[in-house]
Amino acid sequence: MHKILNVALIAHDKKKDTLVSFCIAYESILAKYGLYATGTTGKRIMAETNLDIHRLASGPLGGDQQIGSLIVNKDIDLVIFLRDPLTAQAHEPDIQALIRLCDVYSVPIATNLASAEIFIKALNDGELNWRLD
Ligand SMILES: O=C(CO)COP(=O)(O)O
Repeated sequence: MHKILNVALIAHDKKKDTLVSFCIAYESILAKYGLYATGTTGKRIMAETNLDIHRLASGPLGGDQQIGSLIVNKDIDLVIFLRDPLTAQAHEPDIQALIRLCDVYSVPIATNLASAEIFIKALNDGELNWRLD
């Protein structure tokens, strides 16, 4: 299908600092994978790391749906989506649709830092390499 695993990185505004810190901490691991992000998240990560990111539209402008489309095409192998559970989002239906597609296609999705740390270690240990066939 594809030669490297692809990771989607997304964070709501109040979680962007956390995701940037995560990307700095795990930069050497993340650098080995194809990276996709919603617009503002990708801009922040690229400004604060040396990671190369395929940036999509901003979440509220359809970026979550673009990630969803990549999932349907089997081009995303892991989603790290640090959601803000305490702030209403105008594009909540898009967020739910993205999470639903992860379930439809069995794509692992971490929605908080604790699970993101476990998943990135699993990725680095080759636990997701079965997705490469
Ligand atoms: O809103 C988002 C995800 O639902 C993230 O979008 P941005 O990365 O453009 O802020």
